Amino acid sequence: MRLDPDIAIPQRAHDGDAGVDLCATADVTIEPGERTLVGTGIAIALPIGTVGLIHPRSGLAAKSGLSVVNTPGTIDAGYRGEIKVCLINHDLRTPIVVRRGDRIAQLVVQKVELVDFVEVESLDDTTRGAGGYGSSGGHASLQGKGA
Ligand SMILES: O=c1ccn([C@H]2C[C@H](O)[C@@H](COP(=O)(O)OP(=O)(O)OP(=O)(O)O)O2)c(=O)[nH]1
Ligand SMILES: [Mg+2]
Repeated sequence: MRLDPDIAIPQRAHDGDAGVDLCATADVTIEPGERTLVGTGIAIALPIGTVGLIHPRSGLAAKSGLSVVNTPGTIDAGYRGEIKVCLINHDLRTPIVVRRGDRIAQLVVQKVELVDFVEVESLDDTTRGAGGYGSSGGHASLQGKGA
């Protein structure tokens, strides 16, 4: 549903693209390191068993440092409000100017398992076990940090 009639309906740039682009409904300037919540003027009803994920656009990320704070944002199947995007300017020096109508992020819809969790006394053994957070080694560029 378009909550803002002048905003473009989310579209894929090319057949087969995973994401449909979402546009900003307002002009905003994001200072270096700052974040701002921007409306897209779009509300959707996803089928149960799917989720909408809000991803940054790689071109904007590479060119200007624009990203999404909570990437990927989660749009629940039952959500009927306006999709909003929490943008962040990762550039250290230059503000980012977003204009109403600019394509700021992309929505990817995926299937999800709606698992019911059951409490148990113990878990089965695996080769990984409880090792995580770098336990397998191979970190890039951690000079002097004891990696
Ligand atoms: O980038 C996003 C992320 C979320 N939402 C909306 C849709 C989603 O279904 C709802 C809740 O999102 P989430 O569960 O991530 O946020 P929360 O902080 O846990 O809020 P809640 O308590 O409402 O679940 O907010 C957006 O519009 N954009
Ligand atoms: Mg939540």
